Amino acid sequence: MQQFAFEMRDISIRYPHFSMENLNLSLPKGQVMGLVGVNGAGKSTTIRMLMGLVKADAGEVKVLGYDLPAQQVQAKYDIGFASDDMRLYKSQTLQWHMDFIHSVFPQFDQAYAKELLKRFELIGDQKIKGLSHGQRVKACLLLVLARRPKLLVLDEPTTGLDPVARDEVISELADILRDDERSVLFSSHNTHDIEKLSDQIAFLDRGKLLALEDKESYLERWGRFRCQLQPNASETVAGAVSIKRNGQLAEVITDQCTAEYAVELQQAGFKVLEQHRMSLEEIFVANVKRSR
Ligand SMILES: Nc1ncnc2c1ncn2[C@@H]1O[C@H](COP(=O)(O)OP(=O)(O)OP(=O)(O)O)[C@@H](O)[C@H]1O
Repeated sequence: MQQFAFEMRDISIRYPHFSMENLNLSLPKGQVMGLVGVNGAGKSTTIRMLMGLVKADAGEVKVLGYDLPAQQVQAKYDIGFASDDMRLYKSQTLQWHMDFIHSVFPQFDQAYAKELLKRFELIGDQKIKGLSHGQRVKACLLLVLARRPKLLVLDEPTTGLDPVARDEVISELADILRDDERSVLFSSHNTHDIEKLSDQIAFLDRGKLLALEDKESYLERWGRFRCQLQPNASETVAGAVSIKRNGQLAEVITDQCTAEYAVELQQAGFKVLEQHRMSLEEIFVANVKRSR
């Protein structure tokens, strides 16, 4: 049985001012992957290749067992794609869109769509032009989710939402995704959203994959230590991603945090005063700084 929702093998793509070389990225079925990266890191390019919208210069893309872009028509029946530039017919109602999508995708689940209407506090009879930006994002998500796609691809779905609307969308998604068996790829530069929703983290920077890992173990292996420098303190410590010195104090960030790491610091002349776990946002910044 095929175990991946998608597989990208040795992907290369070149634009005049951007290149991605030998990218390998795959998502086991049933998992939620958060794709993180700064502006221009290559997130949308990666997603466009997965959707068959852009062809890689080299490498292989398989989505739900189909070769992309050659078999994109078959693949798209089982892929739900939502991005912030998705267009709806402004003069039609949300219910019209639900009926239209049902006519194209017979598996569109009307009962589930009605449930989502309630959860997202939307009104089916309302015309799209009367919806706020946040309501439009929710409407797009509803239309995609009710198709019950095997793979859901969300490209920055919360862009442009105010913090309250974003929290509502993310909380709903967290519930919905937990309920279901579907595989999800979710891109964002908002690390809080990624931290909340993902099982796996994929970090892209300048077309390179800096990390691809289970979220929990990824968060666990990063740590920040506030230390007092001893007279014998060495210049460097094994496993340190960065060391910031300020007089007799130092802040050490590591991506190899284990129970023994504090002892290693101690032996290197760094007396540990405090140890902190890092948020994905802090890790994101430290990781990008290190790679540059
Ligand atoms: N069709 C294209 N022609 C030329 N360059 C392109 C094209 N598409 C993307 N690029 C370049 O590839 C790089 C990656 O763009 P991409 O949209 O994938 O980044 P992103 O991580 O999604 O960024 P953002 O967070 O800003 O949306 C950028 O430098 C962009 O200018």
